[in-house]
Amino acid sequence: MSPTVNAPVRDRLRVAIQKSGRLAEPARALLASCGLSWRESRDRLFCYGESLPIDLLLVRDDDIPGLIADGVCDLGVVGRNVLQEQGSDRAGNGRTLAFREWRALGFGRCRLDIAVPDGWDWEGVQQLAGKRIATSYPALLSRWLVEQGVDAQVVLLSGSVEIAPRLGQAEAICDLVSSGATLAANQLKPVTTLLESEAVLAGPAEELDATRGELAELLLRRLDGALRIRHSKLLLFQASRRVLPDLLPLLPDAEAPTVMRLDEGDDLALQALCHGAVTWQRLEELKRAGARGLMVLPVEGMLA
Ligand SMILES: Nc1ncnc2c1ncn2[C@@H]1O[C@H](COP(=O)(O)OP(=O)(O)OP(=O)(O)O)[C@@H](O)[C@H]1O
Ligand SMILES: O=P(O)(O)OC[C@H]1O[C@H](OP(=O)(O)OP(=O)(O)O)[C@H](O)[C@@H]1O
Ligand SMILES: [Mg+2]
Repeated sequence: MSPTVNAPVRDRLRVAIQKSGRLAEPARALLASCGLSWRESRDRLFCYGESLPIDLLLVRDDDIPGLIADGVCDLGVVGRNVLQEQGSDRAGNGRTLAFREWRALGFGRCRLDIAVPDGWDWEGVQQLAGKRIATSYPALLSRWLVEQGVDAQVVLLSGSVEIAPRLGQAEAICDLVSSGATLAANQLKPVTTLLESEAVLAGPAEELDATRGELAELLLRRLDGALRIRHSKLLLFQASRRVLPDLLPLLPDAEAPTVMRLDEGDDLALQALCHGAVTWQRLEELKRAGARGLMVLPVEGMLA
């Protein structure tokens, strides 16, 4: 990492998140679930950490990798698409990779796809040779074209990329796709994927200094716990020992259950941490297989 020249040494950790947009609320909610709370500045650009010395900087998502590279902030929540685009761009310009993905966060999922007009009979990437491809991700697209051995022209647009073929600016596009509704509305179809994206926690490629490193470690431990239990439920039930072979296959997403003997007989009390959805249907199947007194509890926290 190349710290800003003459930047004062900070003993608080600074995390950049999107000020407004798709990742803003989920990023804040995830950090809050790690026990962080803040006092917001009047201009709503900075949040001072109250429960821990971990502050938030509220910015445009495109600025986050650069802020980490410059040492203005330590960590950031940003789409993998943005992080990798800026990483590829820096690599292409011979600059060091000052930031990297620390954790995948499981929200803001989308793909960076090539899409072509509905009318095309798609036969493979060679069909893009000699064509113009509109995108806001020139570095990722250029790198991919080289990897594929396809010679095509990259047309840089900062937004509304899907409309480019209709305006005659390009024959194909390379843009983010989630539901596919925007492509469909523009008579385009996705044909291949360059990148599977989601929100990630980005950090410097090199280690932080001791104080901020310890804070980052603490945050990561809490984050890992929060991510692990996000969709988890604790399942409590009773069953006779002899039906366990029928019950356990119904809990493939559960960690090894804790088993307690209820009396001298065969009756057991079990608790299992399930990482998948515990639906009514699943509870009914467990009941049919011999489980009794089924109870599903939310998991508020977990520290491995
Ligand atoms: N349709 C989508 N579905 C899911 N995630 C998406 C979708 N479109 C974008 N994303 C993800 O959300 C991130 C932020 O998207 P958003 O549209 O809020 O960005 P933006 O307009 O560039 O915001 P900013 O004003 O901060 O620059 C994207 O970089 C991407 O990782
Ligand atoms: O596959 P879909 O579910 O239709 O989502 C894809 C669209 O979502 C994003 O745009 P967004 O809605 O954020 O608008 P913007 O590009 O103008 O910010 C992206 O740039 C695509 O245009
Ligand atoms: Mg942006």
